[in-house]
Amino acid sequence: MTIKQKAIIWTISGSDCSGGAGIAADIKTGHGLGVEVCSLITANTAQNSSQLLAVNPVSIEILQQQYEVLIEDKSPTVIKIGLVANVEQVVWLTQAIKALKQQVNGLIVVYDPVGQASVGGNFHSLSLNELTPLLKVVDIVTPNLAEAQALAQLDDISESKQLAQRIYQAFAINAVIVKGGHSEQQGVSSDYCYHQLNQIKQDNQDKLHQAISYQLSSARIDSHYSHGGGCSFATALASFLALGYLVRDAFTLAKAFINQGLKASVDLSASKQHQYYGAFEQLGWPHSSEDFPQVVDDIHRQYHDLPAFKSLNLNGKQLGLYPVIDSLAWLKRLLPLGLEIIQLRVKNLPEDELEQVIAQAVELAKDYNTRLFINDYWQLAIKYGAYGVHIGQEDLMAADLAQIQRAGIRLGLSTHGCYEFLLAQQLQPSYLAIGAIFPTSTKDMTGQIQGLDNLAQVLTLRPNDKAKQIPVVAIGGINLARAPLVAATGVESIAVVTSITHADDPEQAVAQLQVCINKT
Ligand SMILES: Cc1ncc(COP(=O)(O)OP(=O)(O)O)c(N)n1
Ligand SMILES: Cc1ncsc1CCOP(=O)(O)O
Ligand SMILES: [Mg+2]
Repeated sequence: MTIKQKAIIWTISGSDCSGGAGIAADIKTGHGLGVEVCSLITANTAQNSSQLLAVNPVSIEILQQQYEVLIEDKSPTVIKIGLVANVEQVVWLTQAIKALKQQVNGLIVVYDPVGQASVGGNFHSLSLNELTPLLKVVDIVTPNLAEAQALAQLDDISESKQLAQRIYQAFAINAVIVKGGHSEQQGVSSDYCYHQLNQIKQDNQDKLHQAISYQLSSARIDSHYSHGGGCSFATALASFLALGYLVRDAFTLAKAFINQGLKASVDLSASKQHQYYGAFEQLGWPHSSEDFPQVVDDIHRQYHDLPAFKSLNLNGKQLGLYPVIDSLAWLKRLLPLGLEIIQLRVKNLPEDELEQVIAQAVELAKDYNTRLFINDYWQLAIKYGAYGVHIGQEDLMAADLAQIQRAGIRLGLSTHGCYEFLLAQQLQPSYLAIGAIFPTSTKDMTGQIQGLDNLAQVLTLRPNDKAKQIPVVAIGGINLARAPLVAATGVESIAVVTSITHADDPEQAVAQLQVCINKT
């Protein structure tokens, strides 16, 4: 087996002699997720299942030594901070992070503000005032409910959303994730993320500032083997960020990682006495769809009782090649080629012309067995009785999915990563698209390139029962050379624009791409 160059994370945290939490958890988590973990130890704690006996902070001199040797040759992509033992450490750490941010482009700092031990006792006696300088230089915090109440100074509030927003306002932290493991909600563990997005769009160079929130919910899993679960969550988040995932996807994967570990220990846990506190079970990358949470989102709340959209009725056939074209001329050229599906994706046409084009396209497709999807224009797709409509994430909130469903036309949804895939899957569309798999010149997909590994991973988020799986289409930068690699992931269809429209011989390109995707 060959080992690839790994992303490096630093964990700055305490050692737990009982092996469940702190540095021990962080190294196991990072290792299992494929990142290299360097550790700067802040304190040597003496603890076991029933007590936290002592927290022995290391000196600033020792912290500085660890920092200096590591910065020389193991510069971090992401830093995870756990136990900070005293004011001197807060001051040192705040300076160190400021310096590192000057040195390391794009450095992300995740802070898990561990305060109290689950077995009782405090890890430090720092006041919020004393912690504030550190809070102001980190990018993501991951408090549990009690820690969030302390950071927000709202002891009587138990609503994660309110707490997260207050923490964001007080410290301008880019993302606040309030973990729900200790929440009072019956049988449910619900985690909430408030995220301030600061994106630069390639096309207009404008900075986009937007506050968004993500909520994930799972059935509560009770286990004696949860020691270090909080540390492991924050380190899993840091690891997924270091691997290049967006906050929403790193959050989703970290939650699945925790569910997977807790679930694995439930049977063993049943045989344990009340006070036993075992190390959280570290099982690496979360693979089973059953460990992934449900996405709780306005769109899901709005449509939770909407029936599934009509199926593509493939009757055992493969969806195969999915050309995405922008004119009637292309449609006329491709319809006779016996394709299962084609999309009309027209941008920037005046309204009256657009309506004409869609009406004619639907009419043309009637003479063939090809499923014609209209991109974006769902009202016109309904009006002219198209086979289906394809809707992107940006247009999802504005589209009336209930009306599309009542009209009996099919729905295809775009997704970019596991969070959006889970959300879209909950809406039970006729197919799910995932992209961009590779860089593409057709559309600005900055920060949304999925790669083959992510495509393969997202395919595992479907139910195990094949009969219940919604077909998936891969899109973005797929050409003849890459198509076999995409097909090897088991995806049902590949959607392409330029590989056909810029081909010297488009009919031949269609035939060759069809062979690639239908071979599997
Ligand atoms: C099959 C397929 N997948 C994804 C897309 C992208 O749709 P969307 O996100 O709506 O972006 P635009 O195509 O409107 O730019 C697609 N069209 N088809
Ligand atoms: C519309 C769209 N959505 C995601 S990638 C993409 C463009 C696909 O075009 P191409 O096949 O030329 O890369
Ligand atoms: Mg669209």
